[in-house]
Amino acid sequence: MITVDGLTKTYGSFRAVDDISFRCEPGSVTGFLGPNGAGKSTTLRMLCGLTPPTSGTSTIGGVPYRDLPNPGREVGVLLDAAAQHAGRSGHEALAVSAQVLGVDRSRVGELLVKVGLPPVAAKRRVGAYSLGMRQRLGLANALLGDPTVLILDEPANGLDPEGIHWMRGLLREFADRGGTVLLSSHLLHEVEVVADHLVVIGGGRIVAQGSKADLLQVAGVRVRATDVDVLRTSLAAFAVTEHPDGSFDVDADTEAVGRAAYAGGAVLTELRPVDGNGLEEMFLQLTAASNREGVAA
Ligand SMILES: Nc1ncnc2c1ncn2[C@@H]1O[C@H](COP(=O)(O)OP(=O)(O)OP(=O)(O)O)[C@@H](O)[C@H]1O
Repeated sequence: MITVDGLTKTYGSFRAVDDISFRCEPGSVTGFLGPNGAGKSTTLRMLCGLTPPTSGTSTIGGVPYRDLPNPGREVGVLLDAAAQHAGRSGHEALAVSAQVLGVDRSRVGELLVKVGLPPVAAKRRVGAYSLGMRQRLGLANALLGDPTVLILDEPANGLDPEGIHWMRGLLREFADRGGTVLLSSHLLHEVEVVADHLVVIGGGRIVAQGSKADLLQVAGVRVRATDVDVLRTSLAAFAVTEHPDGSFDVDADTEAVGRAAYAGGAVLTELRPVDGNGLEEMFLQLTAASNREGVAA
């Protein structure tokens, strides 16, 4: 479990993170979404004790990160895949981490294979790795201490589509075994597939949060018929919004609308759930205002 309560970070008069609160539950993946500069990395850095908050608190399993006796055993962190020792091989880098964490070295080879860095790749110097390979090594590093919590900042950066698919599977499996995952992204589609919960941040403030199902809730039914008047009469019992193109949005499910149209003798040419706003539209709408404020500031 991750808890964030009233976390705030100011740089001079600039509020990079402004009074944000959310929770990440065991057994779930939380997507932390926001446009560039929204405050995601700053929040994750505060969570991991790397940036002191101006105010507010955050805990992992009820304990502030800095007070965890052996943090790597409880929480796997990947904040910047590029920041790895370029001179060591992937295997050496992970072996050093294993030693620091007090983890059996046998896990090193095992994990390298698990993240898609088999021996040939693991023997190469990290300096020669692509960003995608560094992300894979960073994930292995995060998983090394067999933690119950993962905090990952833009882990899909640099991964190819196969790599992104693989990573989603890995995070899903981790959460399905009871783990807690918090991952940030500025790309909606990256987290939309894997996340159970979403926290959307814009201009340092949370602009939306909740279960993905709630945030994607369908907004009714779009219906159209050959005769607008017959359709209007058929739908008299429902709350209806009429559009100039002759279509209607109805606050009901498709079956109820289909039955009412049938009973009223309307010949339907269209009957479908309204797209909700689509997470993408929601994301754009919710962050646009904060972006504009940011530009104006
Ligand atoms: N040390 C710092 N000093 C001053 N401003 C900072 C500092 N660190 C971050 N900021 C500012 O805080 C804001 C939030 O930055 P942050 O890196 O948290 O955003 P982000 O959501 O992670 O963005 P991105 O997706 O681009 O990484 C930005 O405007 C950034 O310029």
